[in-house]
Amino acid sequence: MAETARKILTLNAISARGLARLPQHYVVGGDVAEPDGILVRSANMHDMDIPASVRAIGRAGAGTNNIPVKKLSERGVPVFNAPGANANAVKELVIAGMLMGARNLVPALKFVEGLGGSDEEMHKATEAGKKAFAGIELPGRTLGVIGLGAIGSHIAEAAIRLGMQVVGYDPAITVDAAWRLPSQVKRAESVEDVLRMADFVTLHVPLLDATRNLINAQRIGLMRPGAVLLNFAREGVVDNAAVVEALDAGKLHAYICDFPANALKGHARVVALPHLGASTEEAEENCAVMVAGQLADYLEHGNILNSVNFPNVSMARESAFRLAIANANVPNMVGQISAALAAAGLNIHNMVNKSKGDMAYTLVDVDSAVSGDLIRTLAAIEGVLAVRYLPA
Ligand SMILES: NC(=O)c1ccc[n+]([C@@H]2O[C@H](COP(=O)([O-])OP(=O)(O)OC[C@H]3O[C@@H](n4cnc5c(N)ncnc54)[C@H](O)[C@@H]3O)[C@@H](O)[C@H]2O)c1
Ligand SMILES: O=C(O)[C@H](O)COP(=O)(O)O
Repeated sequence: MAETARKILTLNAISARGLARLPQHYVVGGDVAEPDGILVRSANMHDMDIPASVRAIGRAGAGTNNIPVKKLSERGVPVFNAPGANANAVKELVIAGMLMGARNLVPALKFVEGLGGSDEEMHKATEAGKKAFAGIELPGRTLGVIGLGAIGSHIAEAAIRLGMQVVGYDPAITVDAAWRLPSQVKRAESVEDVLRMADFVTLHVPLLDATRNLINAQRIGLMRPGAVLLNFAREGVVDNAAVVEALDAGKLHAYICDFPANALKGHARVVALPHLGASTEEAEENCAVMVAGQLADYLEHGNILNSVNFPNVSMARESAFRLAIANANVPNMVGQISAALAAAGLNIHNMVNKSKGDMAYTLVDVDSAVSGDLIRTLAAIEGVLAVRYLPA
């Protein structure tokens, strides 16, 4: 049987090693029409007219707030991401950020850049001026980590190795992340507890309704005088105006982030980097390799791994005839699907059904070919969102 030349639209530059994970006969590019799948990094898809041909989205990264996940769920389209694949890159930038804040590195550099005159005059001015940039050391200081997922848990571990005390808060920590945490990490009961206890606070939560403006004026008011706030999560998690006010009032010592904004521009104690957290060769490759593999496995075999809106579902191929059905998580879906297959005279070879929140997903291998009529019958069942026939 000829291989299906599936089409993948890329909305950002995706690492070549990742793209190499797609089957060779796939057509991949930034101007592909009627794509079967989309690969994206941070491009904003909320206002995009996502073609009806799209069966899956792959986010080569962690955060999916740039993707209309709810709308895609209603169409039965899974959104994949790459959990943990860029965690080390972000961890390293956060450590760099803590050091920038602790040692006043950016203001110190700006001071030197502003000097003129002869070398002798410059040496004199640097010796006289350096005391303004004297800093603090990390051992013994307390780092507060809000969000102990892939990134937060790695940072907690690195900070312990640097001799820091670590206090963390995450109301929904996963078992994997909990296993990664050193026993020295103290568990806080709330965001407020972390803020009260920490000299450095770093944020590693997704941008959700519940985390928008998580760090606002009232919460900054609870922080230790002279604390350093680090935000390598998302811009919307922090109220920039409140941060600037706290910096000006001497409440916060520094704000270090990778989300530049006009409100922060030019402030002496803000370091606003480009959105660089995941921009390393290694992280870009890891993310692209992971998500391209997941996308291809879904398009070819219907298997789901690391989707933010669908359950993990995987079934070995034992028959050439497979149906993949996305459906609402409501009673009697499996019963209706099985009844339709039986009415069409098809024997079920293997079947798996799993759910996650409002979504459910069914993979069915049958012993003989599936007709177009049966696919239409299945698609017409109330609650069925998408049906794909995937002959091997
Ligand atoms: N700056 C960058 O380049 C960059 C790179 C990667 C990720 N990110 C951002 O960082 C976020 C976290 O990434 P990750 O890989 O660690 O994701 P993750 O899913 O592994 O971890 C997120 C953690 O946040 C926790 N959480 C959710 N709401 C919370 C709340 N209100 N209080 C405390 N904890 C809460 C979750 O339970 C989860 O454990 C991403 O969603 C993304 O927005 C930014
Ligand atoms: O959520 C993420 O993974 C980061 O924000 C990285 O975004 P990027 O892929 O645009 O670097």
